[in-house]
Amino acid sequence: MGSVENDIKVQLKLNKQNSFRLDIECHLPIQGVTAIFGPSGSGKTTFLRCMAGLERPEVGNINVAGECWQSSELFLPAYQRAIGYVFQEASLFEHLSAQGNLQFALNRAADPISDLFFDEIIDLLGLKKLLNRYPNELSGGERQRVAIARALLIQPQILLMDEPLASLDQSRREEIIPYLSKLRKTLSIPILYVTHSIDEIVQFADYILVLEEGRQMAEGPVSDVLSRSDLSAFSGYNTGCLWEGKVVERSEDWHLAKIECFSDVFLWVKDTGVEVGETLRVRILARDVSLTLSEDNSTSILNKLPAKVADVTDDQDVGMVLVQLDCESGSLTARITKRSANELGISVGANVFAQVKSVALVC
Ligand SMILES: Nc1ncnc2c1ncn2[C@@H]1O[C@H](COP(=O)(O)OP(=O)(O)OP(=O)(O)O)[C@@H](O)[C@H]1O
Repeated sequence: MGSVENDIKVQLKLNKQNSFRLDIECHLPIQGVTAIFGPSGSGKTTFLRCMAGLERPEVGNINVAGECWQSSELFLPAYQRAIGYVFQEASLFEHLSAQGNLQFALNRAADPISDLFFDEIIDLLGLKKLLNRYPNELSGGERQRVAIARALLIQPQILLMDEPLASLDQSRREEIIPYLSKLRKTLSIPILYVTHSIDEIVQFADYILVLEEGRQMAEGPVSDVLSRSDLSAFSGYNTGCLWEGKVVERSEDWHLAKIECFSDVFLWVKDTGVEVGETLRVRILARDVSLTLSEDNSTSILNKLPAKVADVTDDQDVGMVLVQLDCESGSLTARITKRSANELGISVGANVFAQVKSVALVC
């Protein structure tokens, strides 16, 4: 019996007229949110367009959960690929209501959609009260929510999202992020999510593909890739790590929540209303971690974690060093001055306390 293939295998080589070259070979998971991350012009949209069959690379092999979409002998056109595509700007039909726009997707779905699935999508994206409105009566964030629902209702095998928050202002972005988080937790459809925002990655990506000038710089689980200080996007000022923890206590008086990140490693973070038992993600930037040799109880900093120095490396800034720390099962990085490292005698194997400001944690 053959093994079940449960990933997305992609190999692409493409040359554009302007000498831009995309050269990628990756294996992406068939579940969760994969962020396609990189600076402007790195090839993120081109990658998505190749996945969708909107570009035809010179070399292209795409295999989705064992199903071949593209090889040297085969090129499935866009309409035969089971994808939903959400663009930067919601491209809704202006002459149709939100309901009419969704009906368009229902007519295109390969299989009939149950009322239950339709209601689930409407509920997930909070669209019930908006169904009779026309696009010009919707805010940018609401239009984008209709566009996401429309893409989901065709029951795609993969949802492709090209910077869906880019055209929205900060408050509209914050309004839509909880809906995206809910999609990630509730639906089993894999999402390839183009972004150049580290915040968006922290908030809901599980896996990440990093592109630079058309080449793949890194690929892996978000928590691994975000802690790689050899990658320029996550080095220097942006060096940090991503931890996940379960809320074990909420202190309403102090507006703080206590999360357990590893066995017996707790952090106090801002209480965002997340219930006890639920999971939170926190990004701890190296610049927000300071070191002491003994536990300092005379400081305003709430989080003081015992740790052992695993490595000390130079930072891009000649006056700074990066101190890699082992904290039980987790690792943490502190970015401190060379002078402090020297005065404290920081060296591999030293026992220290890492002080993390609770306000520095991005949930
Ligand atoms: N239609 C086109 N014809 C020729 N070159 C193009 C075309 N579209 C994009 N390019 C070039 O291909 C390269 C990759 O563009 P792409 O849009 O994929 O990058 P991106 O990472 O998505 O950028 P951004 O974050 O700015 O959207 C760029 O050098 C761009 O100028």
